[in-house]
Formats: sequence, structure tokens, C-alpha cells
Amino acid sequence: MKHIKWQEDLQQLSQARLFHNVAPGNLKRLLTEFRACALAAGEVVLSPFNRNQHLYLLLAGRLDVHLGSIDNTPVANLMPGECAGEISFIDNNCPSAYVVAGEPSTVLRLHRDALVGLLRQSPQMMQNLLELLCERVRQGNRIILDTEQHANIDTLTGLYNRRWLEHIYVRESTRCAFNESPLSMLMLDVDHFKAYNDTHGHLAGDYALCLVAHTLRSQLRPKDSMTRFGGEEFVILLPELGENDARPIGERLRVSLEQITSFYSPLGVLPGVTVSIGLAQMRQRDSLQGLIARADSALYQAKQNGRNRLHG
Ligand SMILES: Nc1nc2c(ncn2[C@@H]2O[C@H](COP(=O)(O)OP(=O)(O)OP(=O)(O)O)[C@@H](O)[C@H]2O)c(=O)[nH]1
Repeated sequence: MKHIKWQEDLQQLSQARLFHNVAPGNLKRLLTEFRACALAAGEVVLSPFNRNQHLYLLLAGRLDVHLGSIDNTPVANLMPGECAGEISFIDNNCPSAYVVAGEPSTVLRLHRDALVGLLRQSPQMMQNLLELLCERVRQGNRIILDTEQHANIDTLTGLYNRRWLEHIYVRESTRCAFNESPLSMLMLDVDHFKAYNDTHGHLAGDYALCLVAHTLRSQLRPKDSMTRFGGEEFVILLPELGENDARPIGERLRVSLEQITSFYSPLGVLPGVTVSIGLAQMRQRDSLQGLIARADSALYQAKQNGRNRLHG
């Protein structure tokens, strides 16, 4: 972070939330405590591992907020006029998130030593700061709710769910298209599962679904994505494999379940299950829906042909 010379623009600054309704004369005085700094793209401004002493007001560029790890998708992007670091600036603690310059940026930075004096000078700025803090608390609560309600994991099997499939498909299909490599999809459905539930009970059905999930997942490569698509349906994405290479893999998965004629569960020994599989390869600019529709019709054909088989 480099200190730079900066030409004050009171008009622009009065638009920032922190300075809303602060009288121009007062604002000019307050600004003497701020230092302008330039940030390079990717520069870490705040990290949970470093105690923060500053409040940052973004003048130009973009700051990205990451939770947990810098590699996670940002949960928020801060734009000019917005602040960062206000919570840790006030409680003199470590920030709870990473804040990273998403592009070359300019910030105004205020050291916490100046805080008490400044707040005494401008109760309006204190009120603005409190409002910013309230907004951050509400944002945090929304993120918690969002995470709980839309988690990407299926609680029964521990596999990713359909929501994740939508996310991962964008990434994998783009990557494969860019590298001019194929991508295949297997859609699996447990055979006669209604009868299995009716005969052995719904809980037994749940254990059978877990058996399918764990048996198949353990045979896949890390880059393959297996998701629980719906009740007794699963979708597997096989990046970098065309139909001809994906077919023996699907067949191997099918046989591995066929060979488990019974398994241990907390309910005692239960019979195994078989699956029917539909196979489809991504076409140019295939949407997820398009690819699913073709894998689904191949699955329908596998069912028509007698179940416990692969079609496509
Ligand atoms: N135990 C259990 N059963 C589920 C779950 N989700 C869906 N099911 C059941 O899966 C069954 C699916 O039945 P159907 O769609 O008729 O299909 P099927 O009996 O497998 O017949 P085919 O697919 O044609 O072989 C329904 O009875 C659902 O209640 C679940 O999470 N746990």
C-alpha cells in the first residue's frame, strides 16, 4: 500500500455514506486526518490474521470481500464511496473477512488514534459510522440465512445437490469448451425404488441411497462431480471424457452396485439396489438443461430396455 498525493474533491466525498450531511467546513477539517493510498490489484487490505488499525474509504477501483479463504468467491464487492474495516477499526480486533483490491484502487485511510477526536468534532460522522455498522450486521445475518437455506450439500448422502450442479456446470463446461475437450454426463436412477421403500421401509431406502452415493463417489476422480439430483436420481459430470470413454466408466459404476447384493445398515442386513444410467456428451454451447434433457431421455431408454443397464 503506497501513500500518494491526492487532490481532495469535497463534492465527491460528500456523496460517501461516511460523510453524508457533514457540513463542508467540517469535512475539510476531518480530511486532514485521512491519508490517500494506492492499492495494486490483488493487494490484501484486511485479513483475519492481522489486527486492523484503519478505516478505509474507497475512492476509486473495487474491493472484494471474501469469507473463510481468499480463494472463495467474494460475498460482496465494495464500490467507490463504501467503507471497509469499520468493525475491527472500532473494536481494535482482527477483521472477520478478507478484503482484497479487485483492481488497482485508491483508498482514504484513517488511523484509529484519530477516531475519538474526529467523532467529537462531528457527531454526524459518528451517526453515519453507526449506520454503516448496522448495515454490516444485517448483511452478516443475511449471509448466514442464505448459507443455511441454500447450502450446496445434500444432508442425507453428503453429496452436492442440484444447486451446486448448476454452479459447477458453468465452470466445467466453460473450461472444457476453452480447452476443446469433451464433457459427459451420466444420469442415474435407482431401479424399482418405490417397491424397495414399500418392502423394506423408507429408512431402509435412505440407507440404500447412501450406499449408492458412497459406492459410486469413491470410484470417481476428484474432478468428477457427483450430485444428488432429486429423490433417487443422481447426476455425474465427467470432464474431459467423451461418450466413448465415459461409457465404460458408467458401466463399471453400474456393475459395482449390481455386485453388492446385500449390505450392512443400522437396520440390519438390507438388499442392494441396481441403477439404470443415461449417458450424454456435451454439444457445443449446450446449456445444463439441454444436456440433462438428453441424459434423461437416454435414461428413459435404459429403463425401457429392462433397467440395470446403461444407454447412450
Ligand atoms: N427412502 C427414500 N425414498 C425416496 C427419497 N426420495 C424419493 N424417494 C422415493 O423414490 C421412489 C421413486 O419411485 P418411482 O419414481 O416410482 O420410481 P421407481 O419405483 O424407482 O421405478 P423405476 O425408476 O421405473 O425403476 C418414490 O417412492 C419416492 O418416495 C428419499 O430421500 N428416501
